[in-house]
Amino acid sequence: MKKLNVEICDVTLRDGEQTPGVSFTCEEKKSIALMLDEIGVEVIEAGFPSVSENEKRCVREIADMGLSARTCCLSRAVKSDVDAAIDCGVDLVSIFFATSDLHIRIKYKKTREEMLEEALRMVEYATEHGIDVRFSAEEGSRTDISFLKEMFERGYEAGAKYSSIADTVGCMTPVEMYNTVLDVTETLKNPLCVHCHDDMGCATANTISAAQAGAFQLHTTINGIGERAGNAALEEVLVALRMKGGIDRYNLTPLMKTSKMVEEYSGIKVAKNKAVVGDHAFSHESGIHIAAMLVEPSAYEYFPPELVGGQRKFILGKHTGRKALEHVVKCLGCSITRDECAWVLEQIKTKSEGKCSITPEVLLAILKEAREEKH
Ligand SMILES: CC(=O)SCCNC(=O)CCNC(=O)[C@H](O)C(C)(C)COP(=O)(O)OP(=O)(O)OC[C@H]1O[C@@H](n2cnc3c(N)ncnc32)[C@H](O)[C@@H]1OP(=O)(O)O
Ligand SMILES: O=C(O)CCC(=O)C(=O)O
Repeated sequence: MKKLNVEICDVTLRDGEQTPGVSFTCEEKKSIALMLDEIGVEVIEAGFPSVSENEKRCVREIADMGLSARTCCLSRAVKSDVDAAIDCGVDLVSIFFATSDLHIRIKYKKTREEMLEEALRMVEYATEHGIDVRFSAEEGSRTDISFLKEMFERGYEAGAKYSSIADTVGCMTPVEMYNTVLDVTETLKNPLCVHCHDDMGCATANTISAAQAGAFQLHTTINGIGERAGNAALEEVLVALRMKGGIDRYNLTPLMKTSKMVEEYSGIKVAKNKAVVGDHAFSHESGIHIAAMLVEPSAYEYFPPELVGGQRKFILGKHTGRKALEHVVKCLGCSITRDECAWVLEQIKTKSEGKCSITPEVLLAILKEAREEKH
């Protein structure tokens, strides 16, 4: 396995907060920042200071928390935004402008060359003020690649420490992302960042493909929250880096707790079947699976729940088999005979088909009935 050379910039506090309806209090942002620091992400994007005075104050407070992670904030290519970032005392500012022809035509009253010149002046201005710059192409994935290369070359000359491609509308597939990163990094003189959205459900795959092709800074959000369908999920990217990228330096144990915290603060429910942190990520009902897992859990789990602070659960239902039932009954401190087992299984399946959940109480009632009826 080739060990990947990457760092994480988590953008939960900025792009994550752009999820419609979401607004974190400063205390909530700081609690999330502490969890991100415990996990060991290298960069925390604390916010977008120009959004409001309160946002600016909070970015400054996060920059002053003495975290191990470096702090970052977002800035348009305008002096007032860059000044706000400088005032906040962050380590890194992401100076962005939208580079696709579509966005330039509809958003700016300038040509792309004029926008580039203006943005480069902001890169120089920030650099002169001692702040590291990530020079970012919003809409990078829908941009003429020769213009991207020119932008990044000139950004580097102006002092940018990183170049960044945003797949703003999540229009890429993993193969397209891989090829784009290979192409761009061929001539790039500073590290490349990727910021992937999930409009086609490819954000995590695109992020990992980008890393495999040579991207260095990977953008993530906890639970994959963010604009529209969200961003690449931190928990998914970190597990993929551990399992496929040879990277074991992140502390994955707080992931489940962090996910729950962000679920509560954002009000955005995590789907039960969400990878890594969903309620069902380590839940099993199928009899054939549980029978095998009782011998060896890795038969049906690629990574163990403890890795991410989760717990394995065996659920009873329509798909239960004898071995699973015997195991669950034993865990409840009871026993069951072969004959009882057949009858209880039949009851469980019938009840499940009637959409009844087989909770421990329901199971105990069935067991009692089995004994009374001497099945
Ligand atoms: C892809 C991304 O996620 S980018 C980040 C998106 N995040 C947000 O928009 C959330 C925060 N936004 C806000 O709070 C507000 O939109 C603000 C404070 C940033 C700006 O508010 P307003 O001044 O009222 O401007 P408004 O939102 O109506 O329009 C955006 C303006 O920024 C300009 N702009 C947008 N991006 C850039 C950029 N990267 N560089 C320079 N100017 C930009 C637009 O051209 C437009 O300018 P105009 O008013 O001269 O036409
Ligand atoms: O690259 C950045 O720093 C911001 C861009 C962004 O959020 C996006 O395009 O979705």
